[in-house]
Amino acid sequence: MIRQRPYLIELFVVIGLCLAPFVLPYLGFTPSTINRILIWGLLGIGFDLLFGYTGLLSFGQAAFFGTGGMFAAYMLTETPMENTILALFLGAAAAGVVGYLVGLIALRRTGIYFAMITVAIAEVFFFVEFNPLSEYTGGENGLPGVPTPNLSLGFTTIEFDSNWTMYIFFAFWYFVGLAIALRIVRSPFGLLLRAIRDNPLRAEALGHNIHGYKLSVFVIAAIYTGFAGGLLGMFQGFMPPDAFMFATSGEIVMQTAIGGAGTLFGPLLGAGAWLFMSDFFQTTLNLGASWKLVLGIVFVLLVCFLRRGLVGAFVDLYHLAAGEKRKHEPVDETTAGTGAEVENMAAIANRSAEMLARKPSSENVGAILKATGLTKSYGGVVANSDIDFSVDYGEMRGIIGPNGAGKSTFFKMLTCEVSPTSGKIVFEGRDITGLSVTDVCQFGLTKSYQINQLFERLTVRENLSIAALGLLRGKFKLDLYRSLSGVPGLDHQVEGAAALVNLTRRLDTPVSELAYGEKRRLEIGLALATSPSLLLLDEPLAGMSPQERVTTVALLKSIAIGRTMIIIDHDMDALFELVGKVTVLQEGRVLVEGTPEEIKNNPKVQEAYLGGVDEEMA
Ligand SMILES: Nc1ncnc2c1ncn2[C@@H]1O[C@H](COP(=O)(O)OP(=O)(O)OP(=O)(O)O)[C@@H](O)[C@H]1O
Repeated sequence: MIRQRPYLIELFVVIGLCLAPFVLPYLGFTPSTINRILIWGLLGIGFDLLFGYTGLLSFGQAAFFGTGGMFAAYMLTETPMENTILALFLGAAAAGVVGYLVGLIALRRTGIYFAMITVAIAEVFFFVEFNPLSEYTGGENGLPGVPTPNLSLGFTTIEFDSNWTMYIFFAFWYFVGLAIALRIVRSPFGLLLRAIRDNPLRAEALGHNIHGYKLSVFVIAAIYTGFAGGLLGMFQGFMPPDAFMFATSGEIVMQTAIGGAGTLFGPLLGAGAWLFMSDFFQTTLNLGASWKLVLGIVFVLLVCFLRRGLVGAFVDLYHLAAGEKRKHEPVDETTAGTGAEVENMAAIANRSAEMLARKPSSENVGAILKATGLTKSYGGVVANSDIDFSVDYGEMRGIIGPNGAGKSTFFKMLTCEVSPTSGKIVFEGRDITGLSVTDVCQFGLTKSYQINQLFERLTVRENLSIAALGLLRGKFKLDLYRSLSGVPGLDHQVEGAAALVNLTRRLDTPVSELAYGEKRRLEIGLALATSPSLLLLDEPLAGMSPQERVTTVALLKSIAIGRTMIIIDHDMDALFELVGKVTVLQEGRVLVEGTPEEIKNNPKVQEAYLGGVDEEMA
């Protein structure tokens, strides 16, 4: 179970916010700068959820900052509404609606294309604010006369009309925003955001609707940004049109980079550094127009030398001061594969296999998977041609063939990673041809990859949790407020999968610190944690040392009990030891099928494929 000290961070933040007005002025921060830092810090929390946690770099946050700010300002200046808090929420909601619509378009693409679309859309908003909607937004003059924040208690109204009273108002909302964001990042939803950041394709293949999660976090970020826009209008007494400008979007990216992405606090620290330096260069050093040049140079230096931002630097300093070294749990690879270890492992795995199995169905007889006429062409290259293939419940099937025979493409079609050019795939009586890899995983068909597809920045436990959450929560769930430890059955599933692949001792180790053999086992563990009815293993022994192969073959044998599996591997000895039946592919077609003995002795097979390994097979 992932254990956290509840509310410790929140407590430190409250203390920090209470002390800030007494400490920061002595460091040269004006009250106005401190309030601006809080507004940017709040905006930055949403942006960090989007960029730092989900890996979606948006250069279009200005659209939501302006929308939220203008909407709240309009309500307060052009309508009878006097309730500033209600106006803030309405502005945030308007930004959320706009965020949803923009997200629908922008999230159709990834990477640099996503970033470019957000820039373009923000520019459209800028134009719309200045021209067609200038009657409502004030055009280049903005909206003047925005009241300072107030809180109506019925019998009296509290006015936050001075710098320090406004600080109380802003600090309260910053804290609320941070507390909500902390809950989000600790939730299953939050873990899936990090899964998408690290390896979106694997997250999708583990049964998660990653588009739904990306769209949700895009809207959440827009809501935070819109709320912060509303605060800006109240703080300045007018809503400036430059909230919509590209510079706003650029600054939040830079502030987050300076402070440290994926930390939630980074944008606040980044905003502090950025605004303090702006003030310092302009007013104290009187640099005139060249202040931006100096600020730019400082930004480049900070980003180059503090690659994890200010928060990362503070964490490193803390570890240095505490004299701590990272704990590397020694891995005794030499003992892996010894008889006793393998026996012990098999016993644990047998028990865990029972724990992880999907409910046995009364119809678990006959074919679990049937492919007919399966063909895949890439332009002129025919990777698979007219394959008829059937696997029964409880069967352990091997697939062999020389390099380029079409084995991996065949697996990709079965798991619906690629659509067949023609043919049909029926899994457990359901036609799955052309469905998504996510749906197929949800139905109980998944695979482990030839090249590891792990979530490298996360721990083994988090990796297995991502896989198990697809089974336990379905494709999509907006459980922003639930803690990971509150997901029924998660620990059971994760610990069961870890035991199956002998990684129990490594549950809290980051994947980046695992040995290669352990990563291969985790790759299989991810597939197992989804409790598949049919498990495909694409070269599970690839790249392993002889000793690791012995351990992994023993693992695969124990995993196979009560499961249906199809394995591709080039290690004939290991494969023939594991499976009951072998299908041989050649040039994208099925050449022959039979027991390992029949395949070994088949002259066509020997002639066509195994000439080079005859001796090995003899
Ligand atoms: N995305 C693609 N675009 C074009 N050709 C492809 C693509 N994927 C596979 N191929 C071609 O299809 C054929 C079968 O490739 P595939 O990777 O399925 O073979 P394989 O049996 O798994 O090989 P290996 O044992 O080396 O992994 C090869 O000629 C390959 O070049």
